Amino acid sequence: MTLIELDGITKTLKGQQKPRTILDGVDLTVESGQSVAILGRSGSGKSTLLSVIGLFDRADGGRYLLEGRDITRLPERRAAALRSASFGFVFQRFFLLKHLTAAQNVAMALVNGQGWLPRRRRRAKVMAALEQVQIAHLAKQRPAKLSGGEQQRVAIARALVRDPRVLLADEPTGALDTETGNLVIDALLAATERGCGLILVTHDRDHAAKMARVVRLTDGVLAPVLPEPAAPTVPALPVVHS
Ligand SMILES: Nc1ncnc2c1ncn2[C@@H]1O[C@H](COP(=O)(O)OP(=O)(O)OP(=O)(O)O)[C@@H](O)[C@H]1O
Repeated sequence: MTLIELDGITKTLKGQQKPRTILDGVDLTVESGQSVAILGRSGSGKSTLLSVIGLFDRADGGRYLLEGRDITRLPERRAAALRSASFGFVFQRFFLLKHLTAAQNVAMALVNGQGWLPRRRRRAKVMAALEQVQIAHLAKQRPAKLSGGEQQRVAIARALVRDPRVLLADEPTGALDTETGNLVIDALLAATERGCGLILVTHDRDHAAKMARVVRLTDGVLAPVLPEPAAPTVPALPVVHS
């Protein structure tokens, strides 16, 4: 099923100086369970594009379909409801509340998005989300006791707990070392196995290469990045029998 379809999306930022077109006709399709990496130099507009997809910001032109529904000009209140129902967000900074445990941080997403669920149901959802990212055993820990990678996995569990259709991850490994970053990428990819779409903004080519598709944002448009050609294989020497 097609989750996201962007068709000629444009966005011009009107700063203090002259207006600057950041998105200049972006086309992008994301299927359910598909992962897409977005590369691009700093300032190319990757975060702006993610904000448009996640309905934090609106495009000036083009067409945006979410699960086949045209949401290009959805009124703000309905966009806000759709944002919390359909998207999970993961950022470079974890934004965990330090006085709450891991489980309580994850539960906050349920309270904000869906009102109060019955306590037992809420607890089951929180534990399932923590299990998805393999940190259920850390449910009662506060962020200060967790490593950076564990804190980011709490943030991913918080994004997953409402069963989003699409995960939007903006440089989620930016503050982590390579090994920890790999664990976080694996946790994000695991969500796609359950049908969630994943859009990852990253500067890390190795992480990008783990996604099903890689695109690059250049001059306001997306273009596919082709996989690196495989190294030429050395032909085997003929076996000479004496
Ligand atoms: N609210 C805003 N008003 C004016 N200019 C903005 C605003 N938000 C972003 N910009 C500018 O728009 C451009 C694109 O920013 P954006 O953050 O989308 O790029 P990016 O590719 O995500 O960069 P990075 O890789 O450094 O995070 C930048 O030049 C930025 O300074």
